[in-house]
Amino acid sequence: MAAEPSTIWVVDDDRSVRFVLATALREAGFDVVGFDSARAVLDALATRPPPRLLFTDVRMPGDDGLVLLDRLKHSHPQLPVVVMSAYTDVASTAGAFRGGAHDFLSKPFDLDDAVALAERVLAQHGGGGEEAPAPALAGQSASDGLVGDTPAMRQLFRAIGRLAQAPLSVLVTGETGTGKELVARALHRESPRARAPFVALNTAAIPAELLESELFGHEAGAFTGASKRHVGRFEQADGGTLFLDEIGDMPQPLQTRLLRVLAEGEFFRVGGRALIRVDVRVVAATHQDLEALVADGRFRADLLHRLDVVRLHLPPLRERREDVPKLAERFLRAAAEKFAAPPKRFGKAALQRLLGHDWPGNVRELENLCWRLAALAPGDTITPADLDGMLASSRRAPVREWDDALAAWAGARLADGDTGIHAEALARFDRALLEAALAHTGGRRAEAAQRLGLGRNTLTRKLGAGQRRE
Ligand SMILES: Nc1ncnc2c1ncn2[C@@H]1O[C@H](COP(=O)(O)OP(=O)(O)OP(=O)(O)O)[C@@H](O)[C@H]1O
Repeated sequence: MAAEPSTIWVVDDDRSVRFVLATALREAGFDVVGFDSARAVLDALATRPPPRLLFTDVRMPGDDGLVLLDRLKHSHPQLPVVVMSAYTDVASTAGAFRGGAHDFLSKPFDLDDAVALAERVLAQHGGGGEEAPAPALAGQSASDGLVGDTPAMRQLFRAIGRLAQAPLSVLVTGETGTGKELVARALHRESPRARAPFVALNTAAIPAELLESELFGHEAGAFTGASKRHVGRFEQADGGTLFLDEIGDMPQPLQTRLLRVLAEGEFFRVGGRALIRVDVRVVAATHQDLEALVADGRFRADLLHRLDVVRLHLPPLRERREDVPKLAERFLRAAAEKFAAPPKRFGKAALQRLLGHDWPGNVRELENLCWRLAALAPGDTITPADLDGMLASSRRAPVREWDDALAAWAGARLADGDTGIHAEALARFDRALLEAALAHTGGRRAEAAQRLGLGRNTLTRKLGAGQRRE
């Protein structure tokens, strides 16, 4: 094959990013040229052949990277462009993909990932055609969008940005309250269907006997009580997106019907004779393990395959605790706007409590808490005392107040006539702390000591004492 190296252009006003990316790409055998602005790229294109791949930053003085992307899509539609940005919200990623970006790289990125991406793109683009950009959408706002800065959320936003353009079915998974509906709304809002309706139906919230007519509608007189024609959610969502929440709760006969409708794109209303044809993108969501339901014979495998063309998973909030402060701030601000009051803020100690909480109800639990605090906390700064009794207990066994348990134990032993229980209580106290710390650190003693605020020798001595006693 051609020995000639591939030319890649890297556009970024930040010299250090330009330098490290260009160096990594050169080390991988690519011929790389750096530019510090969109203008410099357009000037260069007037006098020399285009590269085979271009990486561009978004925020740059002069024309930004998305304007450059737009120009390039007109002048060089075949040229793959990778957009790099530290702003990885859905609006930015979707904006890039809508503009025709080949891919989106979240800053800071791993250099190996960037090189692997370049290799992949150049392997795919032996000169193949680029997809036409989807029509731009006007008036989109990211203000109601998803908050998240953790790698998992950034990856998710990138996937939403990309998927919004494709008419594929998407299955959104994640525990309750993780934001599955918000993801479905973002997929709709950023898609070419944005001007058509987004219709949501919670399968678990509708009695099974009404679900069919809720989905597909019914004609007047179709069943007792059906006095008027009812247009179902599928028809309401024509041209747009139908969000089917809690899909795992759908009764079996309806699963069969849904599968047929998804395959054929047409159906009859209940009691109707006219075939109704709709163009609907289905986004389904579940907090259940659908594979397990399939294995149990409670969910159709073929329906799962049809819904699960692409899967987006929302991690529980306890696995992305770093997002808690930003989410909390957003919710407190929203509450303050609603109450037309100045926003409250979390004090450091209260925030620490939030960061340590397990959030069994995920983002919804945090949102509800913030609304309650906005209404009830007396001061402008929220303190740990304001949180007392407000945090739902986690899914693990609830922790009883240990000093109550200790007092009960001491009372019982004293009642039994035991003496000298102080030393025994201290030893058990130590053992409980040490075991918890060692379990937490996976057996690493130095870290366990540091976490407990003990010297390493003290920990070793206490462990030795505990073992001697056994
Ligand atoms: N990343 C996020 N950024 C901002 N708000 C969020 C985020 N995730 C969830 N929320 C908010 O939390 C609440 C719960 O989200 P949503 O209803 O989308 O969760 P869900 O996973 O669909 O829940 P369920 O499984 O119970 O239906 C909503 O009010 C939503 O606006």
